[in-house]
Amino acid sequence: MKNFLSSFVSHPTVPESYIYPPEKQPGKSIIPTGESIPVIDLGGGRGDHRGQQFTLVEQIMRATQEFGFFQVINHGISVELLRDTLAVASEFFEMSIEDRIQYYSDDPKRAVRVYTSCGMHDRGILNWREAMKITGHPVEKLAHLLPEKPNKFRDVVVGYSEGVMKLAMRILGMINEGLGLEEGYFDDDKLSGGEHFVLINHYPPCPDPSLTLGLVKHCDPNLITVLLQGKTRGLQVIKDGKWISVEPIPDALVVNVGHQLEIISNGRLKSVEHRAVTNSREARTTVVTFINPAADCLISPAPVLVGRSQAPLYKAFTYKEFFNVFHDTDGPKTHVQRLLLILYILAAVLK
Ligand SMILES: O=C(O)CCC(=O)C(=O)O
Ligand SMILES: [Fe+2]
Repeated sequence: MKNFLSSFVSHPTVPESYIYPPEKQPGKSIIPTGESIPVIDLGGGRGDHRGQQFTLVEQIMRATQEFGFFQVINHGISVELLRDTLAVASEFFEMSIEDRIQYYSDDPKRAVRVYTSCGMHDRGILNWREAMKITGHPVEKLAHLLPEKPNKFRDVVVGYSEGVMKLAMRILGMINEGLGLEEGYFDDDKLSGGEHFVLINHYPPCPDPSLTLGLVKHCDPNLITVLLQGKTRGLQVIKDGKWISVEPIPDALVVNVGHQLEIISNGRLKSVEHRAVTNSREARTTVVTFINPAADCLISPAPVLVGRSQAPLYKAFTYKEFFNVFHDTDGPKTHVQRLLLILYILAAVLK
């Protein structure tokens, strides 16, 4: 039987294969304090920032330009649905290995797939994480493939995904306005209607969180990401070269800019590096929705954002071309590596 991470979490020490080199280890002070990412009240209209009043569009633009991340409250998805989603997600990973193993697969093309430890490797070092990845859009069309246990899993995950899709489109609409793009830019089915991913990350308690990572430092390759985390801290984001913690806020959702949105905005919005750290007390479960363009969608800086005074930072390429290179290149993607990667794609495309 596959060696699920949770089958040895009662282990008193961290197995060698999960130990990051010292410079990559989160270390003893793994929960940094300090600056926090903006919290935007989507139900409230204007928000306050250092005594100044800003509209929702302005708040989202500031957050996506300065942090690449923000949290939303009063976002329209019911508290009950959020709590049910986290409950069924963590219950799945608490079930016996026999109940989970039927969904295990090494085939990344499987629409519903459970895997363990792997994911984003850093020189072969394993992540302290188990995951379920659901690939398809809308998730409703995959309902019959989703686990029947826990009881409400299918209905809850389908309902949650519908809610997240509406929310993501609302946020993209505001970004559209903030960037001054032509109306309905993100409504294009190719751009925002690709095969979305719902990723359930489960980080079991770790005997020594200072040595390991739940998820190594990375940027998201997609358009935009919406993340539901419970009460347990773990997500960290780079700001001005330092890690800051994304503090759990009850029933909030975390939103971040993916590479494609950064490219469309010609570098105005930032796709920012982030990672997940573990803790020794309790398991942490997150539900992450990646809004993806279709494979053959041509991505380029939006035409209205480039002109004489603003040269395009990126050339056009299809999402498939980007995604293939992104995943083929081993190791984590730093900002510099990412730019090199894009140049590499351009060289191939322009040949
Ligand atoms: O679980 C988390 O807090 C981070 C997840 C994440 O960054 C991802 O799945 O891409
Ligand atoms: Fe991520």
